[in-house]
Amino acid sequence: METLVVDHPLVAHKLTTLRDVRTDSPTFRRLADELVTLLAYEATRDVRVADVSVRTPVAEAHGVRMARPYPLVVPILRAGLGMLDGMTRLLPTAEVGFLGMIRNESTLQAETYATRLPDDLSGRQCYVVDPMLATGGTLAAAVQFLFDRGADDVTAICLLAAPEGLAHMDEFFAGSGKPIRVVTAALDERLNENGYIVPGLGDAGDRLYGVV
Ligand SMILES: O=P(O)(O)OC[C@H]1O[C@H](OP(=O)(O)OP(=O)(O)O)[C@H](O)[C@@H]1O
Ligand SMILES: O=c1cc[nH]c(=O)[nH]1
Ligand SMILES: [Mg+2]
Repeated sequence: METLVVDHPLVAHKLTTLRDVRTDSPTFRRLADELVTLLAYEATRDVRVADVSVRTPVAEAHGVRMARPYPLVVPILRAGLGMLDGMTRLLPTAEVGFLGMIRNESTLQAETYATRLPDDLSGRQCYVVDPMLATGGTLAAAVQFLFDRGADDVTAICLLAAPEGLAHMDEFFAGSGKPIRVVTAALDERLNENGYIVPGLGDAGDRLYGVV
């Protein structure tokens, strides 16, 4: 598995405000949206394009357009929804699939309550968006859903990742032979005894949408 920590002062600046406990929900939502666009710029470096020519007012110009089949963006509900608009703004032709998953706060196991994905993902590049990669249980299950439907190229964009989560992903997909990339704004120190990322930003879903 390939991991990219995007090292950029604007990313670090926005992430610092996002972490701040005093940041309110409207500001948190705006920053998550801005951050995903910056991360997606790096995460889509290998997005597939096809050669095309266009006529400028002056001459013929050779360029590229997004290749079909267009990428699939998959937000993991709930918190991943906070990253969807930023992705589709950058990839307007992308299709969107949905996975509803919640981590059981006692066992830390991911449970799936909704799936709405195309049946056949062969040949599709998939971008999973979820702000938090903590134990990695949720992301591993999400990526497995995509592989089971034929996806062969998956990139996850997370605002924060924990070393334990990256290690779990490495172990879970060892020998799968399929490329997986994780792009994140920061690799934090560790998980605490409740499975929360330290220093982290708290519960991303609650900070985006409120405590339920
Ligand atoms: O790496 P893991 O240990 O599996 O934890 C990460 C998951 O936890 C959070 O979702 P949560 O379960 O809180 O659901 P929510 O988005 O509805 O708040 C987060 O958005 C990830 O999906
Ligand atoms: O720190 C964490 C860990 C899991 N889910 C969150 O929202 N935050
Ligand atoms: Mg949550």
